[in-house]
Amino acid sequence: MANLEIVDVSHAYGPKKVLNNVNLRVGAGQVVALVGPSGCGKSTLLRAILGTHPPQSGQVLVGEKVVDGPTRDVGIVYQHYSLYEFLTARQNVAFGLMLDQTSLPFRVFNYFAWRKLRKQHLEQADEFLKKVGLYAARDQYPSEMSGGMRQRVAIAQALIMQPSVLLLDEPFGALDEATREELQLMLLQLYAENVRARSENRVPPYTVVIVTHELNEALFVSDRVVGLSQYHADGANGATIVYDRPAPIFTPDDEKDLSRFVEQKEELIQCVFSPTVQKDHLNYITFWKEHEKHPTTSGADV
Ligand SMILES: Nc1ncnc2c1ncn2[C@@H]1O[C@H](COP(=O)(O)OP(=O)(O)OP(=O)(O)O)[C@@H](O)[C@H]1O
Repeated sequence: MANLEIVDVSHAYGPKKVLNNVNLRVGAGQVVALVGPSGCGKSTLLRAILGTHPPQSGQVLVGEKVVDGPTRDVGIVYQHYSLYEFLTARQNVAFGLMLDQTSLPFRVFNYFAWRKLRKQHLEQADEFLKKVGLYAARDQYPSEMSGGMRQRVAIAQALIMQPSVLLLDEPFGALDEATREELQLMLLQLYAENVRARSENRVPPYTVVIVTHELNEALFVSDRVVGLSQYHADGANGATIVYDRPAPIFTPDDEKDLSRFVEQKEELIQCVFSPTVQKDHLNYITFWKEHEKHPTTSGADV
């Protein structure tokens, strides 16, 4: 079963066609980087997955359910963190669970049961703060944290809801380079958890779609790179997927094969960003074919 399936999705704003027949299937445990020229429709696609702006035609399915509005099955983290300033890191992370699992009448009429559940939620929040490397700062308020720390809390806040798909929309775009690298490594730690789960025949816990303008980042943190572009035809019909290939998978301690990295970056630029280069894009939408031949080169479970 695919965690996310996008079927023939098209969208226009008035006369402006933005997405044209986008199809994509993402398996459990994949980390997919979505790249494309500015304004090509990446955010429009994310909003369709999130359910806030359903597409004009086609369907988005998450865990086999058609998305027709926002649900807890899809989480999102934006570039600018949206933490509650009056809550500590662990309270921020636990907040969604508290709202989701305890209604106001429950809190009023089952006070002691609610206190017990609240303690469990805070303990769960601690676990997720450990995953993003921020356990030591669990009692700090957002105003006492750096941008990178806040973004780690935002990611833990999304992960604790155990969404089928986590969307990251330029999550590190506002951070300095060194902090950005630290957060990329944190994502790789999460990916390593997927790898471990798979080796133990468990369902990998994190399925992620990350939108980034940084091609190095796209190749570094993902196991699959998807390129959206208007360039495939004359552009008048909107953007579609013109590139879909496995990315080099670097788990945190792996030695990096930089030659493959550089080669793929060049390929990506030519296919997705270079309007002067004529490419037969079908030759670059090969993820599932490559996966069938070498199932170990990517982390899809479908
Ligand atoms: N609500 C809207 N009404 C009209 N046009 C819109 C609306 N939202 C987006 N657009 C237009 O649709 C196109 C795609 O926008 P979108 O934000 O999805 O692209 P993007 O790839 O995410 O861009 P960027 O990389 O710059 O963030 C752009 O030309 C944008 O101006």
